Amino acid sequence: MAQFVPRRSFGVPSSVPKSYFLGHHHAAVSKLKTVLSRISLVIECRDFRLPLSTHNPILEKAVSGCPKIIVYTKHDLGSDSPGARQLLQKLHGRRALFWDKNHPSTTASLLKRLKETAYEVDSITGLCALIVGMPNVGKSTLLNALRSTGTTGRTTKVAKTGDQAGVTRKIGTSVRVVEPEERGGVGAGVYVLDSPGVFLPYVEDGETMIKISLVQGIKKGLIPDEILADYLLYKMNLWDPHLYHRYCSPTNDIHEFLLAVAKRDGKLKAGGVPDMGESAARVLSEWRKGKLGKYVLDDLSDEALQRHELMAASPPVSLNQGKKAWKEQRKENNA
Ligand SMILES: Nc1nc2c(ncn2[C@@H]2O[C@H](COP(=O)(O)OP(=O)(O)OP(=O)(O)O)[C@@H](O)[C@H]2O)c(=O)[nH]1
Repeated sequence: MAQFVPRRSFGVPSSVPKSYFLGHHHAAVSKLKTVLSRISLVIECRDFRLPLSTHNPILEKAVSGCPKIIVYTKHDLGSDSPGARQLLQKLHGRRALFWDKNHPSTTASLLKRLKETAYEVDSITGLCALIVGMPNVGKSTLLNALRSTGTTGRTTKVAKTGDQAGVTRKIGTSVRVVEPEERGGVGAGVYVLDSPGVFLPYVEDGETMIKISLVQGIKKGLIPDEILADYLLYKMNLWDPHLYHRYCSPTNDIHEFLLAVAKRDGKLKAGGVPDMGESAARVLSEWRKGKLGKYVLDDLSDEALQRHELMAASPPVSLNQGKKAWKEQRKENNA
């Protein structure tokens, strides 16, 4: 039997948008600047599956001057790429932490780091940490976890969460994390403040947009599920084609793959016709739960890291240009 050879590149369809910079993203960046005077530390969340693509230089610029901790969220969903964690740790040193909502020990580590920093910042008044990041990276979930850990250990959900972009629309009120008797000498305790997810004003390549859509950083449906599933198939083939062996043998053909999913999971329309849209949605849902591999999607080669650093140092588009680009994109999509 001929040996399976995975595709070496992915042809991004020209219909994939390059912008998703909404009015409330623009407003959030302006508002962030007004709350900075009472912020002693910024917690910048990035999705561990996309450590480069969920780094937002515009956001970074807006909070520059404040000490920062980078929290790689959803670590559980990228745990099959152990080299990625080591590499990021090496890049950022003590500034980086890896967090997983299912492991309270990761929240405790973050809280410890916050307390240490609080003590360095101001041992009398304590610390107010601002949580920032791209949409849907897990900011509100992190705030809720911190809140629970700092108080009684019970879940005291204060911020609304959801598996789609744009759940938080406004900067909230600060939430106390550490009760006075538990603060271990750290002044008036630790407070955290949630903020809305802010998208990049413009994404240079369509592949990045596809990856962000896979982790639900943009509105559902903006890029069709079939395109996302095809990209995932391309990536799974590079990681390990065995990941989807319960559906079919290795293939580069998205139609063959979705047909196999439809047959196995009963995604059929009237008359037994395979429902490719439903099959694609099924594949995405399985992957997002970590059931089709838990790999980091971004390329973390030296070359990719250098390219990313260059881009981050001078983002190609300003906030206003980003808003304009999104308006134009919408017009094009509606035409
Ligand atoms: N598996 C896993 N899922 C997580 C983790 N953290 C957050 N999530 C899920 O990610 C989704 C988004 O979380 P949110 O906290 O609403 O994200 P957000 O960044 O506040 O989103 P916006 O309001 O859009 O900016 C939710 O379905 C969470 O349950 C994690 O560590 N592991």
